[in-house]
Amino acid sequence: MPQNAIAPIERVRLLVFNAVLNVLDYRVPPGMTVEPGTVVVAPLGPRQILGIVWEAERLNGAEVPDTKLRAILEVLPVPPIPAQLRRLIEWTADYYCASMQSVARMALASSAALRGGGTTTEYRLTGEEPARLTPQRAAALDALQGEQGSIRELAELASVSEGVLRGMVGAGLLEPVVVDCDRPYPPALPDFAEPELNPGQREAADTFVAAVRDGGFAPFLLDGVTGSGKTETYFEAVAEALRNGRQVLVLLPEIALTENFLRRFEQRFGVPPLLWHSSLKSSERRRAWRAIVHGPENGGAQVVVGARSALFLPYAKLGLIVVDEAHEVSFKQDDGVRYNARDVAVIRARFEGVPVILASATPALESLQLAEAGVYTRIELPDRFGGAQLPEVKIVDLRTEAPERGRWLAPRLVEEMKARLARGEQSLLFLNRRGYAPLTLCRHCGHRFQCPNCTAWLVEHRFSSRLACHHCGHETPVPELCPECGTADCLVACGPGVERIADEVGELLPDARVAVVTSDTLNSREAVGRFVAQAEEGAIDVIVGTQLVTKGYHFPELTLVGVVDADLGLEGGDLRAGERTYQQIAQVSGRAGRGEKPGEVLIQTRHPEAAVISALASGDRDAFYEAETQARREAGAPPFGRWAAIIVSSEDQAEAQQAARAIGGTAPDQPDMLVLGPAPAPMALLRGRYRYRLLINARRSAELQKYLQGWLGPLQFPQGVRVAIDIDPYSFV
Ligand SMILES: Nc1ncnc2c1ncn2[C@@H]1O[C@H](COP(=O)(O)OP(=O)(O)OP(=O)(O)O)[C@@H](O)[C@H]1O
Ligand SMILES: [Zn+2]
Repeated sequence: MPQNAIAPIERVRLLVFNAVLNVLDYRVPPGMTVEPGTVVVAPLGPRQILGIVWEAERLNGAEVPDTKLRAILEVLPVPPIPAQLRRLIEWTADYYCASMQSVARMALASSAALRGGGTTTEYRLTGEEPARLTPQRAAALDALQGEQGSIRELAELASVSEGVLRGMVGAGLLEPVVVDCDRPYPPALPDFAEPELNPGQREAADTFVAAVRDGGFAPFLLDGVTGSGKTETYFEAVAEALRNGRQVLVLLPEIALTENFLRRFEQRFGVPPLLWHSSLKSSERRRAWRAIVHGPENGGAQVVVGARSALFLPYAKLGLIVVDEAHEVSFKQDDGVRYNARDVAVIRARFEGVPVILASATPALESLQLAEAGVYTRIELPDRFGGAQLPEVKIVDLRTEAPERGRWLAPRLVEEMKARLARGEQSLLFLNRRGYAPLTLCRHCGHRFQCPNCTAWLVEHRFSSRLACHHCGHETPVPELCPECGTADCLVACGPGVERIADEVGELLPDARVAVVTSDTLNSREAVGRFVAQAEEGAIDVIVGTQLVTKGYHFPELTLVGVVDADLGLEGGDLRAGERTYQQIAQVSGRAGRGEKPGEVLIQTRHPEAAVISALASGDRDAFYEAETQARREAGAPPFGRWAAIIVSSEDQAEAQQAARAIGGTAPDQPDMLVLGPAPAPMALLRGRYRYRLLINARRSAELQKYLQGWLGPLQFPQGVRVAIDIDPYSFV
């Protein structure tokens, strides 16, 4: 354009946050400067909406004529969303068939942070304790020890009304504190406590350190046996990133694992890392988000450890991504944007041009395959740290070594537990079932307690004397009378959950101190901290837990692991059942014998001949993975072929069924796609919605997303119908 031409209207295209609209054009008013990535507020009708300035050619949408353009109202005081993250948002939306705004929303995860820094008023206890208190004030005093937050946050924490707390401010029990939203975090020190690595760890660490120093995309699979010290090893890469003034993101599958991680991080680097997860208080979220976009210098965010939602944050200067326990299925999100954080982490590293380390003792078959193909560099740690040996694994065949009537633990397992108790060592029993019993029925009429909202039995929880649905949260007290036939004292618990196993341990080993570890009992960081401290002090003899105790923990006195029912995970038999069972049992076995004393694992099963079980017994992981790989190859399953699921649901059964049939009836014929279904989902009713599923099996080269868009894009459904696409699904229920 010639220099002297009249300046044209400066128009920009926004990705907007609105339920219906995705893309809108606006005018940039004189005096305002924007660039791609700038976060702005724009008018929409009488309202205001949030938007991100985007490269116009990358967003599809009808162009608004110049005369109709409205002006952007305001540029928000945050740095523009970097180009690499914009590319990641586009990639994720395309790949998972999600809307760009639903992905971008995960990047702008704190609306308060977008409004800038400044100060805010929080409250804390003054320490005053009057002799007479209302019960509510007394409860608040107990609950708020050591806490600080807004009135609303504290009210939630203490389960009292905001009015109660305002009254306490008036009475001088709570005092206001002015806090700076951008107060700096203390710096992590790369050389605070450098460990002495063994030669294997050293070699691995040197490789990571070089990759961090050189920069550039470099994906690693850190494949090390349980207790090999994977954490210590990748910490060296973290240290190098710190030295180079770069940020690090560490993804952990569960917040329950974080406590342990925080402690080790602090021992190594002198300060805790920044935490990011869904239950942060909004003030914490705001501070963390601002520190992340600010960058690592001057009290900004250096190392962020978080659940999968930390993946989309706008890091200013990312230098390394670590995904720990990378095989974990909880990295796959199953609602909203149905992404797999492990996979997206690798894509993010590629866009950012940084190394990424996937660490696991039991890598996903997909990851091993990529390592085999040379896409990932595989780094192995074949031995446990400090000369500890991997535990000896033995099979208990329940057909020949049956537990006593009405019990679940075989005599041999009980004997071994008794021996541990006598020696002051610990045992761990693993059963992946919360509660007391998975099914309750009436002895008199056979009535079974089912969830009214889901295709699921209600699970009895004795601790809370309730029947609960693990899918929708529906709960009812355990009734005295059968609701069907009215008989009293007629309910029977069928099958075991961890609470029932704990009862059995209590009967068989009356002197043992037993801890039940599930998401019901370890439901806060404090609870996790207490459990770990007790286990380490030797105040617990027997741990009975779900998959929550299978990984990450390191208790040197734990020398026996009992798998109560190894066959449980194989039921239902979805695509990954064998692999998942292998991983769970190998991980939980890995808790045994991590200290100086050798460990032993007893696996209770009715199918000792099953490939998974015999691989666990012989320790022949390679043979198991080879057989599994072969089976997947033959089935055209991932990673050799691709799957996608379509889940159709509605509160109206007929409507859901009709929509599913309409989808099934219009499936375009394509030689590299196989469409299965629709069929009622195994979980045919979930949270009050009737569900149907279709499954698409595609060749690896097929353009699956394009196919789905071409197919579903033109279809129209009634308001109440939801159609979700799940690319690379993990759940088939
Ligand atoms: N170089 C080292 N110096 C001192 N202690 C170490 C070293 N390497 C590992 N350890 C210790 O050995 C134990 C096992 O290490 P770590 O928990 O990192 O293993 P891991 O490979 O992550 O195991 P898992 O996969 O079972 O969780 C930890 O207590 C850790 O502190
Ligand atoms: Zn339910």
